[in-house]
Amino acid sequence: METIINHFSNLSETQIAQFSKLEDLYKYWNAQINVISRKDINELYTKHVLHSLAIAKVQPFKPQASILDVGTGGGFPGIPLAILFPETNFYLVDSIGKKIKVVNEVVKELGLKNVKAEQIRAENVKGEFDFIISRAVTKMDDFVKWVRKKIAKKQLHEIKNGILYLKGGDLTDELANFPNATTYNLTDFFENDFFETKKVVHIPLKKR
Ligand SMILES: C[S@@+](CC[C@H](N)C(=O)[O-])C[C@H]1O[C@@H](n2cnc3c(N)ncnc32)[C@H](O)[C@@H]1O
Repeated sequence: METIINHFSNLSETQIAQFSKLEDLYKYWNAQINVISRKDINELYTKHVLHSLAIAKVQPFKPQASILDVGTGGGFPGIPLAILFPETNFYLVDSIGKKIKVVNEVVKELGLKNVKAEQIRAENVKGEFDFIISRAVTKMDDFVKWVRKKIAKKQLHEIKNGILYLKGGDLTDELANFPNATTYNLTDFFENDFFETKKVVHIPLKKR
């Protein structure tokens, strides 16, 4: 929890309380429905919460923006970002209903009013979003096919509307078809060894 406060100044008391509650909530729910690898649960704040918040270091979201988290699982990266940006609208989707149940329970316990979570496949999501965020769901070629028609035309942010994807390792092959992709190394933001190979990939997409 300390690590979150150190990297994100100006958190309100409500936000600090919400971030602090995550550990107990995920320990409780993960014992019933597996949404986080059991070996990672003790490092929730680094490996899941701070990792999710790396997206905010690349692009802080505007209050009126709408963000789609595809394959959110237990709520990553969507829930930590929804706490950080309480006036931005987040739509968290996953194809597995019991994962969405965990997300809805956590959202209810935290009192988050800016999150809607639903069991639906990414390909079937309707609507338009400023950014599509994700972590550990599928290869970029497939991901882009799922989401490319869901990008809002109006530009609210400094970087162009599109995908912000948390990826690890060597991305040369995976991003070969996306010459306009920008990768941001997470070691530029966070000093922990865990982030050594981790990146945020931004792919701008235009509505067609
Ligand atoms: C490895 S988990 C990652 C979960 C979460 N993003 C995280 O990083 O903790 C991948 C998730 O993507 C979901 N998923 C896979 N294909 C999907 C699709 N077509 N539409 C929606 N969700 C999908 C799976 O159900 C699973 O929960």
